[in-house]
Amino acid sequence: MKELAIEPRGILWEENFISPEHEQQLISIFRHELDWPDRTGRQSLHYGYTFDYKTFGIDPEIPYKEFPDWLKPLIPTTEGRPPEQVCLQYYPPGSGIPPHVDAHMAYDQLYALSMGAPVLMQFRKGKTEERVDVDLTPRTMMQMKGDARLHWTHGIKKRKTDTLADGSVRLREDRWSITYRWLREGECECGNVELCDVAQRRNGVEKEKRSLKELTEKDALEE
Ligand SMILES: O=C(O)CCC(=O)C(=O)O
Ligand SMILES: [Fe+2]
Repeated sequence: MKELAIEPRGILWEENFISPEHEQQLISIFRHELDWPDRTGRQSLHYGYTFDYKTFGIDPEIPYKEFPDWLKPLIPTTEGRPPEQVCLQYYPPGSGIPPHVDAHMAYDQLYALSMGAPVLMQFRKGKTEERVDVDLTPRTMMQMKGDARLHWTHGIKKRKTDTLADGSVRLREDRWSITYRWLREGECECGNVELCDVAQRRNGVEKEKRSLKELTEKDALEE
């Protein structure tokens, strides 16, 4: 995989991860053979372990879901082990995903494979004005690491068209992506209190401990 020569650093790129014929076969499976949740906007199907948004870990209530046959050849082999979690998402035209960083505590490496129509993904450095659009072209496998993974948010705007760098306007069409996540061994040590759930939790815990200490000291004084 080659790294894109842009800010944020840490976007690795492999075009033609699958052939156009393979992509068409997959899209046909996605359209006709899968049971999608009955909702509008972006839809997701999970394989492997399921993420628990309450604990930021694996949801012990939901059993491991084996990778289906169509997914097996699409699993990256560059991390030394298969990902613990895989998510197939469908984006109807006009849908998107709000800016976010994928949880630091739960996940380490992140990859995403794009299929169907291209779409602009916006990377944003914290809450600053620094924004960079990356065109997610179909059949490309992207890896996010370093700054792109930890210190910039990423998202896809909800809109019907994308305006490209050359000024041309491109209509959104059906898009699918597969995101792959490897669980982190040990805690994230990046220390970014603005974006890292580990740093936030530690900060919160420390604050809480301090206020408890202050309270007990105050109580002791008042006694
Ligand atoms: O659809 C994509 O390419 C990326 C989706 C994403 O950022 C996520 O699921 O966390
Ligand atoms: Fe994400």
